Amino acid sequence: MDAEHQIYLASRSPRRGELLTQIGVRFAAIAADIDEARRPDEPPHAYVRRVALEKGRAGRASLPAGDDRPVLAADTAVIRADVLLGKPRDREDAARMLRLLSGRTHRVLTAVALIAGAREWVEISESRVTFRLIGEEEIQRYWHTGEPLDKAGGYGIQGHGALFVAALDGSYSGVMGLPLFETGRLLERAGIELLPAQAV
Ligand SMILES: Cc1cn([C@H]2C[C@H](O)[C@@H](COP(=O)(O)OP(=O)(O)OP(=O)(O)O)O2)c(=O)[nH]c1=O
Repeated sequence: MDAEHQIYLASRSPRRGELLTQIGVRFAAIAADIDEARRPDEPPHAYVRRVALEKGRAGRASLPAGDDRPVLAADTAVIRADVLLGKPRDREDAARMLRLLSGRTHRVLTAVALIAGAREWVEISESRVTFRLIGEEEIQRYWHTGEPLDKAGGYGIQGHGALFVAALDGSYSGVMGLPLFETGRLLERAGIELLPAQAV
């Protein structure tokens, strides 16, 4: 493993890694396999917050003793009229989600957790995304992009899914899975300098 990394990213999501790289963070990705099931009546904010923390704690527990580098983790959910949409189970579930989102506004919540030693911090980014109307044939064609299956709500704003997004009020990186403003604040709190040193 890279001796130079500043933090660990407890995630299998390539998007989260790409976003961290955008702000110059050197990281090593580690697994954080937890049960992501929502508890009965668990409110959306509490749910994403808990899951992000549990991913971070699971990642932290897998590190060798003595490695105290901070661990970052995140969790994203889409909410449409109080219905929480995670990742679709299959093609029909993805189509059901896109029908729910078509022609309407939904919220995207991403919680980001940072665990550094005994300290734990969580921030939540909330965005509002408005979709244009999406026809049934488009829903079927969108499936073949390969985008829906591993994404909350069954779409990716960073891919062909952008064709559906009439408006975004909030954080583009948050919708993609790692809100960089909130992530930067957490990393700075943990003492990680994000802007390059001034040239002399
Ligand atoms: C809405 C939306 C979600 N997504 C992704 C972000 C998340 O990776 C995914 C939601 O699932 P998550 O459970 O948040 O994350 P994950 O299982 O992909 O990765 P990890 O290993 O970190 O647990 O949906 C996009 O990439 N683009 C979008 O526009």
